[in-house]
Amino acid sequence: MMRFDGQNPDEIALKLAHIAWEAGRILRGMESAIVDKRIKDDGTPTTAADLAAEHLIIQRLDEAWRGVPVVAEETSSSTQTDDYFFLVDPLDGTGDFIHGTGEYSVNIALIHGNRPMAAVVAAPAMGSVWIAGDTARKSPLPNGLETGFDWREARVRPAPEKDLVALVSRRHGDMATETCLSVLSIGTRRMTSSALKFCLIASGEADVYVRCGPTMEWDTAAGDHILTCAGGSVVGPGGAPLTYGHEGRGYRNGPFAAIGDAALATRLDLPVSASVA
Ligand SMILES: Nc1ncnc2c1ncn2[C@@H]1O[C@H](COP(=O)(O)O)[C@@H](OP(=O)(O)O)[C@H]1O
Ligand SMILES: [Mg+2]
Repeated sequence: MMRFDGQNPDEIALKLAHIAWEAGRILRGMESAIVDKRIKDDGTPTTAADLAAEHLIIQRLDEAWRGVPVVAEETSSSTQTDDYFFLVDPLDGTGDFIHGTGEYSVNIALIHGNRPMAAVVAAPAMGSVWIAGDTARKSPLPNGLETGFDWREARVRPAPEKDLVALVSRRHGDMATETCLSVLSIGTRRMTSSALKFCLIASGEADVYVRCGPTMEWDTAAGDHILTCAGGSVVGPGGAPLTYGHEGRGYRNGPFAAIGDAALATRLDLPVSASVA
């Protein structure tokens, strides 16, 4: 099995950015041609664009790191994890892709053990990309790879005393999330789809994202790593970081909070989920 010992996580993340850029080009090209939407067993939609982007990403990952398992949204049931494996969401925010808001992302994370070590989140229609290996960086998405990226460090901001900026899912809200948020002095609620929520906190544009409803590991792993490297954290009930590779529970996450400022963690009280406790 291909190993990553000795490889620089920031260089792995850069390679992931190139792959996400290519997947993004496919998705942009298919934005106006969604003909075959299908609703999956969990009630979320999928399209030919999800499949086309996933196919490309799996191919590119295999060319770069042959033999490393890839757990991807559309084909996760056919893969077994290993010490190293990739978590891939080729199109996170499919609902927004279909509705044309542009708030969708390509998420790829390399997991070692049970935590991410390199990751990319690209938002093709918004023209931005975030990566993290040891450090978190953001760049505009270039028109062509030869133009190059323009990486700047991404850093969280200290939480203001009041008027926090909270990011909430545009399509998947629930009462438990609202209860959790109600103890914080939220000034602005901003509806945002996909893993962009982690990235906006990583860039100091928001403070908190609480999610008690269902999500999958490929929805969170890349954003988790980017936010963590930018100085923030993603924690479950009890304050421990999320862990990845839980094949036995179908790669489902429990409730979590993504925060820029660690001081917010003590004010949050997430419910414990029976299915992932
Ligand atoms: N009932 C459910 N079961 C599992 N995951 C769900 C779900 N409802 C929503 N999600 C997850 O929430 C993601 C969208 O998050 P958001 O609402 O923050 O944009 C979806 O990503 P996909 O669009 O990649 O399927 C999906 O993985
Ligand atoms: Mg997703």
